[in-house]
Amino acid sequence: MSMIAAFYGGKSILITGATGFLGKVLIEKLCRTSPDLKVIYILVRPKAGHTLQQRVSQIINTKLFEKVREVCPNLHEKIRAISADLNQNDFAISKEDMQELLSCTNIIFHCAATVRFDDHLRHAVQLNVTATQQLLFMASQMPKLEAFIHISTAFSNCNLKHIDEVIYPCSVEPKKIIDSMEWWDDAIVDEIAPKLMGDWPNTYTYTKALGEMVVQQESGNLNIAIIRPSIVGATWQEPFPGWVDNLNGPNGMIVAAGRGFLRAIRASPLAVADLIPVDTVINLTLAVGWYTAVHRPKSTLIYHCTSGNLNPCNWGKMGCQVLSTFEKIPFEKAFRRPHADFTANTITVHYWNAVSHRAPAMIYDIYLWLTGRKPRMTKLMNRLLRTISMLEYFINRSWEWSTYNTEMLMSELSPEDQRIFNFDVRQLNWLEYIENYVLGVKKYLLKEDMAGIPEAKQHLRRLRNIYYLFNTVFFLIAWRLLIARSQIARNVWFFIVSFCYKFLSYFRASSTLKA
Ligand SMILES: CCCCCCCCCCCCCCCCCCCC(=O)SCCNC(=O)CCNC(=O)[C@H](O)C(C)(C)COP(=O)(O)OP(=O)(O)OC[C@H]1O[C@@H](n2cnc3c(N)ncnc32)[C@H](O)[C@@H]1OP(=O)(O)O
Ligand SMILES: NC(=O)C1=CN([C@@H]2O[C@H](COP(=O)(O)OP(=O)(O)OC[C@H]3O[C@@H](n4cnc5c(N)ncnc54)[C@H](OP(=O)(O)O)[C@@H]3O)[C@@H](O)[C@H]2O)C=CC1
Repeated sequence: MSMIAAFYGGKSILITGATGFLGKVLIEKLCRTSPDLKVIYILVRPKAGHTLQQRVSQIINTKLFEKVREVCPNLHEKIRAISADLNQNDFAISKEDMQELLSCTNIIFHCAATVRFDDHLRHAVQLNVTATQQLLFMASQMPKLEAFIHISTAFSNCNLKHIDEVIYPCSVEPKKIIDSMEWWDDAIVDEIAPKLMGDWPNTYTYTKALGEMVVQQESGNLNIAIIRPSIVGATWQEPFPGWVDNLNGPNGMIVAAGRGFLRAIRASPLAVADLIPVDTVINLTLAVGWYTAVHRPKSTLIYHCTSGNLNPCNWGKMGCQVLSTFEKIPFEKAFRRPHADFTANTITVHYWNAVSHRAPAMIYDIYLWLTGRKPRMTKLMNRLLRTISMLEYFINRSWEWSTYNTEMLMSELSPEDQRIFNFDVRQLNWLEYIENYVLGVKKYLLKEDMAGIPEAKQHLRRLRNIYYLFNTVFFLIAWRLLIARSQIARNVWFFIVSFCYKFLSYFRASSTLKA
């Protein structure tokens, strides 16, 4: 019998960020392994045109929940959506709902966050810091609460190279920042943001670091743990390999590379690609929830959910495997044939951006314009290059994360729990994982049918022929213009022609002699 699965039986669990990437996998695994849990409260913000129930149905009627619908036919009843906006005071939760949450909740998983790198500091502070503070305040009023699990990121201290499972202080106290946000106007926030952020590369990582400080400072008597995943990727094993549903992190890059938009990137091929499958993160999260509630460690434990020090893979290896998977299972409607150049050289990057990215986009836009359609490729390319410029920080550096607590927890689990809640990333076969990842992007994110593969291959062959034809025509025109304008080019041309002529004459003469 799994101790972890049994622990969640009969429990009332509160999840924030349940409609997000990690949240969905968390609900799925919880309901599949502990179908006898009492209820999962999910804080969902209302979205225009969708009732809360519609938002829940949209999630649990997807393929991700196929298996769990069999194990837990009354899934709808287990999930209770509560209207809440984490940007509002008291999360804009009704009095009755708040009463129920305060009196019933046993475990909290706090996943909600803004993960955008370019969010305005005010908004990032509101969601990643102030909302965490408010949730902790709510937690402190819950008599039945056994554990509060906060999901942070391994990059909350990305300004350091070696990161231990401890909280590193930021120079300005989060409480001061929260207070100041109330009276600073946007112009002041914009001016002060770079000074506050120091060597953090974006508002996301900075506010996640502040969020951790808040957790430490406001923990009171609560049983708290923090989980720090690195770059979260598609599922490795459960409920099936390759599931992914958004364009964040590597996903958007895989789409852009597979469709032939992205053909070169500023990346260090030898830098560690610290990816971690989403099901691994969720298995660790559930194990941490159990351990924190049952063993009640004296201090807040931090768990690194990373792959680099246990089973490293680098960006070069990952890029090659992504590319070789495209050969077997290409994406449909490619703009150009997939290709990948990794370079750390700035001049080469500018060259590739001009030749491989912007120029083809402009040529295609001219073609669209000539055929009476609206040019759109240059705009798309600019957006892609902007996105890449934000990710570059993470693909040109390596970090070392210690994983003592995570390894300690692994050794605390029974063999059955180690199997059911497996977070041992040493067992991951990268080549197989990446192939399934690319396949998952095609099937679950782009919703492409596998039956379309022959047509996609045919399309790539056409693109290759267009490429050869274009290059030949381009070369001939360039050469013709050069000959017309330059004596040196003419001399080179006559030299090549006479050399070829002499070479051919020699062969003809020698073959006549042999005969
Ligand atoms: C050369 C060949 C390469 C071969 C491939 C090999 C793979 C290498 C992969 C390398 C990737 C490295 C990734 C490192 C990531 C480190 C992450 C740190 C981990 C974390 O803790 S946080 C989680 C990660 N968070 C994110 O990734 C968020 C990043 N996103 C943003 O900050 C914003 O979305 C962004 C990028 C600033 C864009 O903002 P904006 O321009 O305002 O656009 P929108 O978000 O409103 O979206 C508009 C439109 O664009 C689509 N979109 C969004 N993101 C992408 C994307 N990455 N790729 C493609 N398209 C994207 C979005 O869906 C919207 O489409 P519409 O049709 O709705 O308009
Ligand atoms: N994905 C990754 O690579 C990594 C993620 N993490 C961490 O994991 C956690 C989950 O990330 P992920 O699932 O990828 O993020 P997503 O962007 O997929 O999900 C974010 C969730 O937060 C919710 N949310 C955002 N704003 C509000 C609000 N005002 N009120 C209520 N809910 C809100 C979203 O709801 P809605 O559906 O309404 O938008 C959504 O459910 C985050 O804490 C993140 O920092 C850490 C490392 C890497």
